[in-house]
Amino acid sequence: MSTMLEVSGLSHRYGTGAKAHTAVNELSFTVEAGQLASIVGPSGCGKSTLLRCIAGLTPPTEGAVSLHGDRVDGVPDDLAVVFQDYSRSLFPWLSVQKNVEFPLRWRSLAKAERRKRAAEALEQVGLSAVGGKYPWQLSGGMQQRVSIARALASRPALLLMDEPFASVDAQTRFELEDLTRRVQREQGSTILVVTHDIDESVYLSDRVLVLSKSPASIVADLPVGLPAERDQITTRESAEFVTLRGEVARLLHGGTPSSETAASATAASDAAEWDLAEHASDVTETKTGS
Ligand SMILES: Nc1ncnc2c1ncn2[C@@H]1O[C@H](COP(=O)(O)OP(=O)(O)OP(=O)(O)O)[C@@H](O)[C@H]1O
Repeated sequence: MSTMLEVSGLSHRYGTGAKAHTAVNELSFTVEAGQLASIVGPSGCGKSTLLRCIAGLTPPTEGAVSLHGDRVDGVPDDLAVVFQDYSRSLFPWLSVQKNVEFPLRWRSLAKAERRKRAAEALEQVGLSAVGGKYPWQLSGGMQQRVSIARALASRPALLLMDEPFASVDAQTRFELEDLTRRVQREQGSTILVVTHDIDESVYLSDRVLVLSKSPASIVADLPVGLPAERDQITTRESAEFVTLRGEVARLLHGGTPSSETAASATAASDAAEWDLAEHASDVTETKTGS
């Protein structure tokens, strides 16, 4: 397994002098290729600031971000972001298909290839039938699927998602969580999701990074040893899910990692690594057709 994202000693301060506000404080972590990691933290702790630094939208005050070994000092070509507010990130005057194709205009791709990639991405999110419609003709959940398709069309090395399902109803949220997990498994995507929803962080991820209150620092890095195949009802009822969500909740309320979780985390980490190795070989086999 190779490292896709490396965040080292990252700090970000807004303003200077006496009015300076430290939003992120000396964060260091890595995300391996093919992993789905989530970052959970209290409101206002600095999650969006961290994501903006990773995306190259905001230069960190200190520290560095590297994507597959290359230092990030602007928005990398092979990075895509899905934001919470789909209604502001889609162009209402462009069809769904054109919205998905839009970022590919800056790639040296022939028009036919752009169309093909957009069609493939729409198929991945189950929206092949609505390419000719406009975003405002779709439900909120469908619009967020379009945003995800647009991110996938550029085949990003890293997909960042900032509270991606916070603006949809609970049922749609579940569907989009399952869609994200399916895309990760089928495409071998590396995904980093920021959320304030404890259950979502555990259900979605291979690993949960818990942040402290402002300024954000890492309180715990918990491997999620749940089976790769998850189900919104049975997984959420399982003893392991209930234990992990309790642990994340406790940490968010200022607790320290329990020794029990630390011990089970080691076993879960081994299981997760095994699962990821399995994904990687599945994806390689799919790609090579063997
Ligand atoms: N452009 C800015 N200038 C000054 N302070 C800012 C700026 N953006 C964010 N902050 C401050 O930095 C801190 C972290 O903000 P950030 O939006 O990163 O937190 P967050 O964890 O994403 O919040 P939420 O969960 O509420 O979305 C907050 O105190 C916020 O007020």
